[in-house]
Amino acid sequence: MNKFKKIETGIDGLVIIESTIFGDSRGFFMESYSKRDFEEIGLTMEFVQDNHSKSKKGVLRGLHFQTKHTQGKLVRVIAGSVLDVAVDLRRDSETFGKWDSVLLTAGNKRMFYVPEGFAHGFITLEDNTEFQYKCTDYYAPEYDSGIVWNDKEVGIDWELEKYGIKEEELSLSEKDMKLQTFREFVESGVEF
Ligand SMILES: Cc1cn([C@H]2C[C@H](O)[C@@H](COP(=O)(O)OP(=O)(O)O[C@H]3O[C@H](C)C(=O)[C@H](O)[C@H]3O)O2)c(=O)[nH]c1=O
Repeated sequence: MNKFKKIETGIDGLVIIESTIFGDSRGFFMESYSKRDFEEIGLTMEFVQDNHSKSKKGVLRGLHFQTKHTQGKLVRVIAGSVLDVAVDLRRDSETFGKWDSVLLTAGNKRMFYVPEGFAHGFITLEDNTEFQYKCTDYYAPEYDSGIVWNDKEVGIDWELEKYGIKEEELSLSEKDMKLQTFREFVESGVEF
């Protein structure tokens, strides 16, 4: 029996994945990845690098992508909670420039697969949030790029008010504060 369920979003390739949770008096057990079971539900990507970050509440990391060695990412939260966001940057996609988001928490144990060709980021909704993800290619800092989190044209709803986060209290890296706009990305001609 396949322990994973794939839930389509409105964007081709961007999917939510739920695993079977085995709870008992000790706690719970889940498989967070299975090459065999993933292939059975059409997820045939190969992962080569696992990442793990921890953030306080109100940290926004993103929106990132690599212009070469583009990374598909299987992301999940193992402590705390995030609103996870992906933006379709595949120029031949009918949802080019469109975004979607999903609430990932240690409680809901949901996973999100963000394919290659997307910008990815998240905002943490509580302190001590730990974020783990598998990548389909290696970190290549020389190709590190992104688009700015609050790009007006993309228009992501980060739901700050809903989660009691004030924009002026957001914590971003210097790098992320200076990322290009979506329009600058479009005009750059960068393709994956
Ligand atoms: C991403 C990465 C970073 N690093 C080093 C480089 C820096 O010295 C340090 C922090 O890197 P950075 O500030 O880019 O980390 P994040 O802001 O969490 O970046 C990530 O944030 C969003 C959510 C993403 O989707 C990407 O995976 C990634 O860009 O870790 C590595 O050594 N390997 C890596 O794969």
